[in-house]
Amino acid sequence: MSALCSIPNLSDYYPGLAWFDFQGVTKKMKVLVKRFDKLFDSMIDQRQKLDRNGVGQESKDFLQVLLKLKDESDAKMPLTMIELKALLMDMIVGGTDSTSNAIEFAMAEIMIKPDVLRKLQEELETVVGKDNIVEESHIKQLPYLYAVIKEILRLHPPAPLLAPHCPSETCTVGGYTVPKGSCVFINVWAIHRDPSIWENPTEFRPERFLDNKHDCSGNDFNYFPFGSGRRMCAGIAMAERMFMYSVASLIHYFDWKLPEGETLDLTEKFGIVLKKKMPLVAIPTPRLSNPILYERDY
Ligand code: HEM
Repeated sequence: MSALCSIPNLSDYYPGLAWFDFQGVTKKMKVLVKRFDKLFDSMIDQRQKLDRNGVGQESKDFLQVLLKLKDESDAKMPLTMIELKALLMDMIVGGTDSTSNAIEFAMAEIMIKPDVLRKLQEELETVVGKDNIVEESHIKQLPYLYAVIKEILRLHPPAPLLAPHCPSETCTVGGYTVPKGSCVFINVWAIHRDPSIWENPTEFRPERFLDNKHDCSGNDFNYFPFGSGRRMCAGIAMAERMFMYSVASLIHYFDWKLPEGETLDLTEKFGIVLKKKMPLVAIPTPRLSNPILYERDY
């Protein structure tokens, strides 16, 4: 879905040709949307069945909350099934590729910096312990991991041009007139590597974030991997947690090495979502003291 979204589509540049759908983008998108719709229908059906049987009432998941909102909605605050499904689609499109690519870049950068890996494992051993699994509650106590995550989002922002924006009024930015209705891309990738802002900008150095001078709140126009303003990432709280939790778990549970004779290539492939050009292949070796810990369902 995100690959299709990022294809430069002739129909966008020449709307008169949209009817022909020369590249077949609209056709492919319609097929995908139908597949997702079916998937959502079955998820919603399953959830409603469980709710009717009173299963899982003690803790509410996101879908349960949305279904409740829909049932309670009225003319003033309507939430239709189509809007509910659109929210689920937003979460999938916005939240899957972005996070998984960030994790892949994080693992690749960490694997080529043994001192970073060692510091992360030391922090995790102190906070979590080698005979213990990573819990969400540990996340706030891992400042070095947080700095690593921020440095990954600086060097390899998963949405390097943010999302396309469109001014509702003509405005002037930095002396340039931006006409109403134009399509504006913000090159956050370049801002994050601007040598007038960052010392040795291409160097992976998590320490630069240890003083907490830069955060991801969107108020700092030198560093905003989640965008800024009212259309900034809607999933930032979840994204930060998921990203940190996943990297913490991978690093704490395993040592990592490359397959024999392989070298690590960090080349990026540009698109709406930034990806690694060559997928990372890495071999894990368990490192926790108790093998039983690997048999748990996570
Ligand atoms: C590392 C992970 C993530 C990064 C770096 C990221 C980054 C971004 C960026 C840059 C934007 C566009 C903001 C703008 O143009 O100003 C965005 C939008 C969005 N993101 Fe994320 N995102 C991540 C994960 C997630 C997750 C996990 C979710 C949901 C579960 C999510 C949901 C959304 C949604 C719904 C929007 C559209 C917001 C709107 O248009 O109002 N994102 N994200």
